[in-house]
Amino acid sequence: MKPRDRLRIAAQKSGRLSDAGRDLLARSGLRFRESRDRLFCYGETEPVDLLLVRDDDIPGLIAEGVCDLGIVGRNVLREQSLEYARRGERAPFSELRTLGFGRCRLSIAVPQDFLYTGPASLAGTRIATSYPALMADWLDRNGVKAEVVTLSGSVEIAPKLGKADVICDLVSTGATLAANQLREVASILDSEAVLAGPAEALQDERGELAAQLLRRLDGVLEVRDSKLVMLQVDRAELDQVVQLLPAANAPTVMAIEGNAQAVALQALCRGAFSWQQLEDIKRAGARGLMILPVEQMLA
Ligand SMILES: Nc1ncnc2c1ncn2[C@@H]1O[C@H](COP(=O)(O)OP(=O)(O)OP(=O)(O)O)[C@@H](O)[C@H]1O
Ligand SMILES: O=P(O)(O)OC[C@H]1O[C@H](OP(=O)(O)OP(=O)(O)O)[C@H](O)[C@@H]1O
Ligand SMILES: [Mg+2]
Repeated sequence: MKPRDRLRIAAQKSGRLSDAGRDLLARSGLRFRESRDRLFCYGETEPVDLLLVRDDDIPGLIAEGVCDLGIVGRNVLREQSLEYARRGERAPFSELRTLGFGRCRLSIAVPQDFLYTGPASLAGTRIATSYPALMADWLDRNGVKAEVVTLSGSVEIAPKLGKADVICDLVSTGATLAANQLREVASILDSEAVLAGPAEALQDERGELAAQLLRRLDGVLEVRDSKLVMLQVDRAELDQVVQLLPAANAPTVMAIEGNAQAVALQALCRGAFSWQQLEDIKRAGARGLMILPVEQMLA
């Protein structure tokens, strides 16, 4: 492979990972000039270019050295890793970061009247899936012999068409399964968008560019998952409230002018708050509870 002095990132051209992937790159300070065909976008702010492709092609592009990094679903990356493993080879790409969007699971689903009591119930069945390597691996690990029928799409319709007895496909809300009268019985992989890169560290200038990009990405991911919580609470109830906060560090507790009984509290918290958590915090004595997004953060 010829040395390159610009880094190349592959992302899905159009689909479930496109918008959030582009947004993440933009937040990491990357701006691209859109070309007419929109397949190759020249990086204007950094020597980092973007290639817009089908998601299934991303691991292969990394394997061939055409791209250095890629935003792809773990389901696609693992499937293609397993194809190497089943040939006794080591995959030339790996998962570098989890990106927190495109969450779904790869699940086995059966028709409503299928009696499923565990993996052994699948013995001798035909299983339709677009993920034959992941499916075969799961069957092997569970000691089940079944026929894997590989379909590239519309997997959910396979049982109705008589092409398979059960299916294994991506599920998020479960609406597609319900619409096809299928019932989810086992999940074989939890997936989300990941940043993929070569298994071996990049040589030439690209190594440093990739390391810099990863540092920025880590900052963006940390901020995205952080919230600033502000509230007031009586001193007597302070400990109780603090215990309910998923605070990253010890919260800052401040005096309130003219009110010796209460304090103001400020805490950096990780993850989203559920309504239940908010109710619990309020019930524990918090007043004027505010949850603010964090724009940027410097450690
Ligand atoms: N229902 C879902 N909810 C959340 N994420 C999903 C869902 N379905 C798929 N994904 C994730 O998004 C990725 C891309 O899904 P999409 O349906 O856009 O792919 P595709 O049809 O294979 O697109 P392409 O044209 O690029 O090949 C999947 O590989 C998976 O990681
Ligand atoms: O559990 P749900 O929320 O219904 O999501 C699951 C569906 O989403 C994906 O397909 P998508 O909608 O992306 O269409 P595609 O088959 O054309 O890729 C996946 O292949 C399932 O069919
Ligand atoms: Mg695809």
